[in-house]
Amino acid sequence: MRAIDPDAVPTVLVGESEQRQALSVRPTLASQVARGEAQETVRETVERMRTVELTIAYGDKVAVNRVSLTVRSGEVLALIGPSGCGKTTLLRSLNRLVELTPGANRWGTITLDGADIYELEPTELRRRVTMVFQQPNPFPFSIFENVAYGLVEGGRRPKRGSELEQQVVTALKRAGLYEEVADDLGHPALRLSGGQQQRLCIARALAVEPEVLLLDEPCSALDPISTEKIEQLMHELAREIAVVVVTHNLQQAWRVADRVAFMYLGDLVECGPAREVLENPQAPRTRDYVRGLFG
Ligand SMILES: Nc1ncnc2c1ncn2[C@@H]1O[C@H](COP(=O)(O)OP(=O)(O)OP(=O)(O)O)[C@@H](O)[C@H]1O
Repeated sequence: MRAIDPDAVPTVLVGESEQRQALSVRPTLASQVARGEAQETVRETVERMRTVELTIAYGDKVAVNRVSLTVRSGEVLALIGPSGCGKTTLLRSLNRLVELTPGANRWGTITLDGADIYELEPTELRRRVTMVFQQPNPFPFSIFENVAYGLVEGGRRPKRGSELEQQVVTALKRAGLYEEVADDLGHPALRLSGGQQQRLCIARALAVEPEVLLLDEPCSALDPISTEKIEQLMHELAREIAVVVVTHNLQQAWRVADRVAFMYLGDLVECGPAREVLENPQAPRTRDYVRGLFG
């Protein structure tokens, strides 16, 4: 257990990498490119969120240590690192879910489009920065009701039924699920496959038109085909919004991420373009991790 040391200097190479990334371009999904199904494209990224010297502790246990990081639309950012390094805590801090954990404390700042997220209403923040969890968690209602609930919860329920229907269909299409369920939107959500349930949860999250989508190991409970669909989806969604994914799977980071942040014992050790961090890491810790010397 480490005590909070406000003067501690974390091992961060982030400044240099972040600067390089400021002129960032985005490759298409690596696996697609490898299969020749897509051309490498360049895409502009826009900063949406920024953490500055963010520290999160549970009691006297520091989970995230003075992390400074940007989150940008136009790209997928993958948070990687060994178990317990603070990935989920960092992710949950971005929409203030972490403050719901008793004993959690925060130092440092987090902004969304330049505004301190602690000055925003938590409900409004969580509409703009939505989260999808490791285990698919649809409600025990129909497919339609699950997505419509997202709109109600996010305060975005339209007045007219046809508008609601349109918004539900749009969210299901964006989540890549509509084609599979269009025949029966009244079908119980819990009777869908695990992968379909997860895409339904993504549709529910997208219904409120977030600016940032947070995904906490979204494929860890899924089969390879469902995993590929969700990875493809992350890639497509990143055209419009910022996508941040926690993964302990380096292959997944390689397939989906444009930028990778490697964490170790709460520190952000290295952050930069996915290929640089995964193929040619600068920090010895990152190198050992991507070479599989520890996990
Ligand atoms: N509610 C909590 N109370 C106390 N300590 C916690 C709590 N949640 C997490 N921690 C501790 O904070 C540290 C970071 O945990 P976190 O779950 O963020 O890491 P992680 O990298 O996401 O791990 P994993 O890959 O295993 O999910 C760990 O040491 C963990 O034990």
